[in-house]
Amino acid sequence: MLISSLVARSSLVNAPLRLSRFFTQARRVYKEEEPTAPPSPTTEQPGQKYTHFGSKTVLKSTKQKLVGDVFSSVANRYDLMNDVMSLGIHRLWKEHFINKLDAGKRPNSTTPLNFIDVAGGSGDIAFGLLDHAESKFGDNESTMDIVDINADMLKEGEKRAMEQGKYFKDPRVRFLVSNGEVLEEIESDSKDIYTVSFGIRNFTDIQKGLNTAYRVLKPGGMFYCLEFSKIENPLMDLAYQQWAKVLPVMGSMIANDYDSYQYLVESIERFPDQETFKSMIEKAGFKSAGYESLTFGVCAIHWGIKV
Ligand SMILES: COc1cc(O)cc(C/C=C(\C)CC/C=C(\C)CC/C=C(\C)CC/C=C(\C)CC/C=C(\C)CCC=C(C)C)c1O
Ligand SMILES: C[S@@+](CC[C@H](N)C(=O)[O-])C[C@H]1O[C@@H](n2cnc3c(N)ncnc32)[C@H](O)[C@@H]1O
Repeated sequence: MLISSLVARSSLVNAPLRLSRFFTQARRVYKEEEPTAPPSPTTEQPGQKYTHFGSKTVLKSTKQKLVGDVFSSVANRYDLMNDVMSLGIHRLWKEHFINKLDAGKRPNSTTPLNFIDVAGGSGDIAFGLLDHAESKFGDNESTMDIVDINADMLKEGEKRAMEQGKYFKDPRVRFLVSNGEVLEEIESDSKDIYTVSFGIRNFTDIQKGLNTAYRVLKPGGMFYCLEFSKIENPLMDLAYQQWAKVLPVMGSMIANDYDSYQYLVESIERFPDQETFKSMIEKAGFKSAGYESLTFGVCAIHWGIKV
């Protein structure tokens, strides 16, 4: 009922143009199915020339630019679109992620923590982690590196810090434009907590990103990832698939950007399932890897420890 009424409502606005564009786009995407299936994150070999960009096969060397264009395009409507697409549920996922990690310098400790939030863009997770550390443990000393490959997304994060009057030009908080697959500015064995939220799915080489996460963490450091995953229940998956069809139409109507949200849906489809991603985390060297599925598996929290 909810989804059909949503679709009905969406067709009330500029119906002829919008919907014909929707079906044209749908045909275009499927018509342009690539001749050969792009490698999956677990089958990709070093030196492989091609990779996937959503459901398309592209030269590996072009994916970073294509992803960069997507996030430069969505940056200024990022928060609004997240609330619309998930009906606000993304906030619950992030709150649960932060509470489950429960990180912060404990009152009886003299050593602040070093956090890094990779693909941190809007600052959602980074600011939430610092707020949690302060409100629960009175920790106002731990440091945070917010790293993102896209300067436009980081600008949204800095804008939020300035507007909220917290963490802007704060010596504890750095905003760094850097590639999460390399993190060349980040010393090895230097971070206590590495988080990545709805970001690693967009990396050109996910395994390389996991290996880099392992490198920058101290022994005993925690890897925590919030990412879309696989819905286990077939009925729920069916309902999700209907909902997912509406997302690019929302992107077109609200952000005038159909393609970026078509990429979002396709990139979710392409991302490994819970067990496969857990095995990739273990392949990077992490121990005690595990996961928790959220909202029937729409997304999942994965973790691992560097011992
Ligand atoms: C280009 O890449 C992106 C662009 C962007 O602007 C944002 C992101 C990151 C995206 C998010 C943080 C949230 C995106 C939201 C979705 C993909 C939709 C998630 C879907 C749901 C929460 C509902 C799923 C529906 C079902 C499982 C069917 C069962 C019904 C329910 C669970 C009841 C609730 C129903 C609804 C909420 C419809 C980005 O990467
Ligand atoms: C959907 S946003 C997630 C933002 C934030 N973490 C959140 O949870 O809302 C995905 C982010 O990943 C960033 N990203 C994509 N590829 C990246 C890479 N290779 N290195 C660092 N950031 C990357 C994008 O620029 C974008 O800001």
